Amino acid sequence: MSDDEPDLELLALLRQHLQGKLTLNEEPETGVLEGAEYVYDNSIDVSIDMRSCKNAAAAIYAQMQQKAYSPATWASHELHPDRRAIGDEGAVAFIFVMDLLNFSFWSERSEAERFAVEYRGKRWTGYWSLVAALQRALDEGIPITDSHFWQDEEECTLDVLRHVFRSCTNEEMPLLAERLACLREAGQVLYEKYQCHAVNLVEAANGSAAGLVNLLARDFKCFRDEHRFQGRREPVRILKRAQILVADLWACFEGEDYGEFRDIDKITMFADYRVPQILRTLGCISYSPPLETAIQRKQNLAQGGSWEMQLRACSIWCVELLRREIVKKHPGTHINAILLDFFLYDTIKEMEKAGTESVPHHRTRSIWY
Ligand SMILES: Nc1nc2c(c(CN[C@H]3C=C[C@H](O)[C@@H]3O)cn2[C@@H]2O[C@H](COP(=O)(O)O)[C@@H](O)[C@H]2O)c(=O)[nH]1
Repeated sequence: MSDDEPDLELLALLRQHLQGKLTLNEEPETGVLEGAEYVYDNSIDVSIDMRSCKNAAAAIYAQMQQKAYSPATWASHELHPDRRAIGDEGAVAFIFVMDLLNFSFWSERSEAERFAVEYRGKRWTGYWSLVAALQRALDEGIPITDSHFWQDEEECTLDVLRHVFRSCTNEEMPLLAERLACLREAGQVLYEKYQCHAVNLVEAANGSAAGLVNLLARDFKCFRDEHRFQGRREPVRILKRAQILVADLWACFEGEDYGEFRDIDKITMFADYRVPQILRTLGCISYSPPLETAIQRKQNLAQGGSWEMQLRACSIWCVELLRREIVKKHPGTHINAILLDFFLYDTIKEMEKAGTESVPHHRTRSIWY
């Protein structure tokens, strides 16, 4: 084509753009909500009760207002890193390794015998055992947030990791070998693509939360929490740890600096084993009799199986419906799926502490949550 001939293809693209049919710099989407709705529409073992959701939304909103729930609530937890103390890069590195390993703390043992970490004079279990062990390692001069360390097969051995996550009971931290594999893989990817530092990964997302979730899922197998569901051609994306990593950055930095994301509201609830439990407790979701029985009997649900996928995806969709109900009643609220999720998680943990849990959480041993 000579210089003075018009580029018809480009003209067609520009015309589409001017007609609003084409946005040239497509904003990224994670596809999580779309997949969650698809699973919900095809679920027979998990259902959502709209009346309970409306009632729960009102009660949750009132309590979140009363507790002044905000991103700042995150830093108020005594074990979470304070970016003013360890610096912005240090906080990003801490959150990256924390959410790289943020999975599967539940135990079959009694409260007294379950895996627990002693730190700052307290006994920490569940998610908090992870955070406590990471803080303790840093206090002991173990560079647990440094990707060079994760790759060093002499220094970072399974025995060293066993020491980092040592328990004050006889039960070892679950999936220790899998956690080491996650560290090795993440160290390798950060070395190959992000000059060994997680801050470069965050900056590569150019301020997009969905973009950062997609980078994590694309570059790190151990963040690629997506699974087949029935006959659907493309896998259903849950991306729980990728999304909670973005949410923890946003909360820790209170929406600024490394926590500034223009599309943070695209992040959904994090499909773990705790929020489905509180949603079931509130009557927002309910199970088919066989699934209800399996959960009540604390039977293991197969990872990636239909029951587990329905549970995780319908919980995501249920929290989205709660969020829409709250936004409808209170336009302009700052409440998004992240703050709703944090509140729901903290609520079920308060119930656990008070011994008032009325239904068990489901049991799936998995590196995804
Ligand atoms: N959906 C959702 N899942 C969450 C969290 C958190 C902690 N987030 C902190 C940050 C802000 C909040 O205010 C929390 O203080 C951990 N988990 C997941 O739960 C499981 C651990 O359970 P348990 O063994 O009982 O501690 C495990 O899969 C873990 O990945 C959350 O917030 N949302």
